[in-house]
Amino acid sequence: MNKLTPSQWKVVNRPYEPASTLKVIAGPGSGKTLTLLYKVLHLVTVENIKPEEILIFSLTNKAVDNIIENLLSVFEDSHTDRDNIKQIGCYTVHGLANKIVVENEGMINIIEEIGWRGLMKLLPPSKRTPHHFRSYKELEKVVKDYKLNGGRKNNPVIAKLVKLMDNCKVMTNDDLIIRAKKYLELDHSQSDTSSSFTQDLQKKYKVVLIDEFQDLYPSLAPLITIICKGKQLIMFGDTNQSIYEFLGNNSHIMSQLDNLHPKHSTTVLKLFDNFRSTPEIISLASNIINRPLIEKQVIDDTDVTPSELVRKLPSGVLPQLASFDNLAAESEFIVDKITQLICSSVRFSDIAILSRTNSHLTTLANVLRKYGIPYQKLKSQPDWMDDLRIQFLLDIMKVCSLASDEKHSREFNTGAKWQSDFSILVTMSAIKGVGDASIQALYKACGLKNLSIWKYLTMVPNFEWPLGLSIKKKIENYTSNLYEMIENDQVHQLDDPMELLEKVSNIASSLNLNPIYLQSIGDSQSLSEFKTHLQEMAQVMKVSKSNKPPGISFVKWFLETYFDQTMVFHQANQALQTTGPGTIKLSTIHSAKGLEFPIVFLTNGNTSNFPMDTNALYVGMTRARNLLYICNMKHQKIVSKPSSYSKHIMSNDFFWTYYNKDLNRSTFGAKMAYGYNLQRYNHLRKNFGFYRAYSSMNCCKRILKRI
Ligand SMILES: Nc1ncnc2c1ncn2[C@@H]1O[C@H](COP(=O)(O)OP(=O)(O)OP(=O)(O)O)[C@@H](O)[C@H]1O
Repeated sequence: MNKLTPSQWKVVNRPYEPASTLKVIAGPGSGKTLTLLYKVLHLVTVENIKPEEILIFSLTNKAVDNIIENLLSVFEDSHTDRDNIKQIGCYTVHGLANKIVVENEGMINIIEEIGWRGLMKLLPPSKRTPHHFRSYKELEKVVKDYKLNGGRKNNPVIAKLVKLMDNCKVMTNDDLIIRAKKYLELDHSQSDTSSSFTQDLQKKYKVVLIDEFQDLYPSLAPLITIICKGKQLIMFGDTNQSIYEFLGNNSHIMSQLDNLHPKHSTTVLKLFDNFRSTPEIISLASNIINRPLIEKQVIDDTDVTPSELVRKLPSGVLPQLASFDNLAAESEFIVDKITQLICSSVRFSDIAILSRTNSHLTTLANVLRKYGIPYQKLKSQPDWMDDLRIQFLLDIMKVCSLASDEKHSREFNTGAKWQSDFSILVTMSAIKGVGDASIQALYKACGLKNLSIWKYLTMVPNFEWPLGLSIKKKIENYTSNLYEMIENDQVHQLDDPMELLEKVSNIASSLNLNPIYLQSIGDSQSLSEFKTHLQEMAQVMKVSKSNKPPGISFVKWFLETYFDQTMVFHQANQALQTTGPGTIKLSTIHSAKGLEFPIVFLTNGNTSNFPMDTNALYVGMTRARNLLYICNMKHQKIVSKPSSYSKHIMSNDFFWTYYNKDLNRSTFGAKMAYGYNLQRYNHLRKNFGFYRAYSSMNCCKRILKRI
C-alpha cells in the first residue's frame, strides 16, 4: 500500500460538506486515481457517508474499470462489508444516462454504423442534393446538426428521418444525455415505484466524484450539472490532458461546474508529484506543453516542496526519438527494439504501443502477428460490440421483441409510433440486393396504410407490395424466417440464452446478407474473430440470464441491459488476461488515458506532415514509466533523427537494475546475463531477418552520401 503524500492527504481529509465543490488539479502520474480511492474510503469510514450515497463517474469505460478494480483493495483493511462497497455507484456518463432513459422508456436504440447505413437507404436519390451523402458519416453529421438547431432548418427529408428516429426511440449519444436530463428534472415523488435509479440520482446520492474532468465536453453539461447540484462535488483532472477538444471546449463545461456552488464553498487543491515517470521522460513531456520543470515549482501549495515533484531518480536513459521514411522501416525498428527488450529484463506485458489512429494500430498488429509477437488491442468497449455481424444479431432480436409486442394493436392506428420499424429497416437493408428504391417504396406504402412495416408485411397480401418480383421473394423469405418468433411470441418465451442465440443466428444465416455485414467471413482470421465475439456475447447472455428479475422476458432484459452487463464481464475478463501469459498492448492514445506502462512506443501513425496534437502527445508520453520511444512524430517540439541501429540498451546494467527495482522484480542475474541475452537476440534477429527495411535503408543513405 502506498503512503500518501501531505498534498494527497489534504484532499482526502477535506471534510464532507453538502453543496460544495472540491476541485483537485493533478498532473499525470500524481496519484489522482489513488487519491480518489482513498477519498472514497475516508468518506465511508470517517465521514459516515454510506457507500450507496456515493456516485463516481468518468467519461471512459477504462477509467471506470480502473476505479472499480481498485476500490475493493483500498477498502481491504477497513472492515467494510464487500457487498456494501459494491453499492458505490460507478458509471461512465453515457452508461449512467442510458440507465436513466431505459428505466423510464424501456428498450431504446443507440444508433451506430449499421443504423446509419439503414437510414441512408431511406434517402431518395433525387433529394440527395444539395446534401449528397457519400457516406453514412455525412448523414450522421447532418442529422446531428438538424437536431442541434431544433429542427428549424427546412429539410423535409431529414425531418422525416428524425421523426422515424423519434418514433422508434433511436437516439444519438447526445440525445441520450438530453433525454436523461429531462427525466431527472421530472418530479418522481408521485410515481408508484418505491425506489428507482432516477429517484436515487435526485435524492439519495450525497457525494459525486468526477474522475478526469478534462474529458468532459459541453453537451454533457446539462446532465452533469443537474446531478451534481447541491451535493459535494469532488472532481479530479488535468487540463493539459484534455484530448476530446474535437467534441467541444472543455472550459465551457468547467466554468459551469466551477460556479455550481458558491465561491466560499469551493476549494481548489493541487497534486504536483510525479510518481510514474523517470525525470528524463518528465523533462521532455513538460517541454512539450511549455511547462519546464522549473516553472512547475512555482506553486502555491505549501506542502509541496520542489523535491517532491519528480519522485523517481534518473534512469540514465533519455527518450529515443526516431524518424523513418516509411511504415515498414518503422515497424521493423519497433520489432527490433521489442526483441532487444525481451532479451533483456522485459516481459511482453510491460510494453505498450500507442498510436493516434486505429488503422495504424491494425497495420502494427499485422506486423506483430507476422513475427509471432503476442499482442492485445486495448479498446474502450469489448470488441464484440463493434462487430457488425453481432450488431446484426442484436437487431434481429430487437425486431422480434418489438414487433411481437406490437402485434396485439392490430387496428389501423393513425399516427402510431412503431418502434420495430427502425430495426426492421436496418435488418432488411442488410439483405443482398434489397436496394434503396425498394426500401423507400415499401416504407411509403406502410405509411399510406398507417401500418408498421411488420404489420404491412403480414397483413397486406404480397401482390399489393410495391416491389419487383425478386425483391418480393427476398422480403417474403425475411418475413417467413421471423414469423414464428414474432407471431407465436416465441422470442419472449425463449428463456435459454443459447437457444435464443441459435434461433437468431439461424435467421441471420438464412437471409443472404450483403458482404459488408459478413466482413469476409470466408477468410479464416475474420471467421475466428467472429467466433470469439459470438462466444463473448454468449457469455454475457449467460451472465444476463443469471441476474434476470422475474416478470420480464429474457430477450427484453438482455436487450435493455446488455451494455452494463458487458462491462461487468469485460472487467472480469481483463482481470483474467493480466494473470495469463503476457501480451504487448496496442492502443490508441485516447484509449490509453489513465493507464501506465513500463515501456511505451509512441507513434504518429503516418509518415505525412500531419502534426500531432500537443495534449495527445503529452498524454501518450506520460503513460511511460521507464522507457519511451517516439517514432515518426511530427510536432514542433520534437526533433527526431533517422534512427540508427543500436543495441546499447541491452548492455546498460545500471538501467536494468533500475528497471527491475522500479517494478519490484528481482534484479538477480540481470547484470550477468548480457552475453546470454545478446546471443538470444542475435538468434531471433537472424530468424526474423531484420535490417531488410530500416537498417539497409540507412546503410544505403550512408553509401549514397559518400558517393
Ligand atoms: N503516495 C504515493 N506513493 C507512491 N506511489 C504513488 C503514490 N501515489 C500514487 N503513486 C503511484 O503513482 C502512479 C500513478 O498514480 P495514478 O495512476 O493514480 O496517477 P494519475 O494521477 O491517475 O495519472 P494520470 O493522470 O496520468 O492518469 C501509480 O503507479 C501509483 O501507484
